[in-house]
Amino acid sequence: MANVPNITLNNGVEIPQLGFGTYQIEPENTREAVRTALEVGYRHIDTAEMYGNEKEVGEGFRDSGLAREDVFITSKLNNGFHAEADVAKAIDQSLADLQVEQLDLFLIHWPLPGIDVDFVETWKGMEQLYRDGKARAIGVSNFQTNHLNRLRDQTDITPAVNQIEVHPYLTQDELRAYNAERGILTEAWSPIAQGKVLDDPAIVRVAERHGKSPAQVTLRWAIQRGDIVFPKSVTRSRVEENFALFDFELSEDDITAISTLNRDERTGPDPDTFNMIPS
Ligand SMILES: NC(=O)C1=CN([C@@H]2O[C@H](COP(=O)(O)OP(=O)(O)OC[C@H]3O[C@@H](n4cnc5c(N)ncnc54)[C@H](OP(=O)(O)O)[C@@H]3O)[C@@H](O)[C@H]2O)C=CC1
Ligand SMILES: O=C1CO[C@H](CO)[C@@H](O)[C@@H]1O
Repeated sequence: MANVPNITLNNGVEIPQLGFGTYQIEPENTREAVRTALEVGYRHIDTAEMYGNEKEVGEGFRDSGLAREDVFITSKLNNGFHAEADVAKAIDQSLADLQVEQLDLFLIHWPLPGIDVDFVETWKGMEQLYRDGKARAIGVSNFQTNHLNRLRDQTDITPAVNQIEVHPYLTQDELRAYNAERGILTEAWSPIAQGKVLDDPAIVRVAERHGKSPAQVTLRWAIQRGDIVFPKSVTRSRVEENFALFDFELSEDDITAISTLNRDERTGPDPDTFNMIPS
């Protein structure tokens, strides 16, 4: 099976372009799901404190017997921990739960522009944990251009990635272009829109032409656009299917056919108005 390519982040760290997502995997199923993904060949796991399964992600990783340096692990700062002094405590807890000494990538999960802690302050906490070696790279998630501009103007380190919702119904062309201009890699969350795009006739047509599944051509579309993806599945056959993306190529016409499905439709919250802090 063809290898997953690495992409180089703006600080020189390499990240596999395809990973495994863990949102909505119940803690009791996570250990096995992660072990399965690593068995299939994934070497990149995306988790978050918010998902409540970091401990089990760590267990699945240890079950695999793989060396720490062979698996790229991302986690995210939960919404209740934006105060600068809380950021270090939050990553320490994630490291303890995952039972690793360092994360490969740590992200601010949401900008929360309406709360009383400014995300610029939060980012300064992120810069400090990076300098302290707790993460090999730091980035953001769900940041819009206006949020990124404030970080650019008021802080030192450019985020390595911006993890945002991207799929054929939300192609995010402007924000992706802005990220690219600044050397920020786009990570596409919910890359198959949690399954919503898979019956789309245009996607089914491209899939039939290539003898691939709708999920495979949708993920391949994201890969050829240069984004990082980490589809989630607890179904082994789908975990395998979603990994088999590197033995075929979409044409420019296929890419255009999928891109034109955009209707700016989110499956998740709007980052400009989402300000939820867990109780
Ligand atoms: N930063 C952020 O705010 C966010 C980050 N994320 C990250 O992105 C990851 C991926 O996004 P997610 O929201 O999970 O959604 P996805 O777009 O990855 O879709 C997951 C859903 O699609 C199903 N599925 C997976 N593969 C296939 C397939 N080949 N054919 C048919 N159905 C399939 C899964 O079912 P089943 O499991 O039953 O097989 C599941 O219901 C998350 O797990 C998380 O790591 C997600 C949301 C927000
Ligand atoms: O990562 C996440 C999973 O999806 C949720 C709902 O869309 C988000 O709130 C969260 O950021």
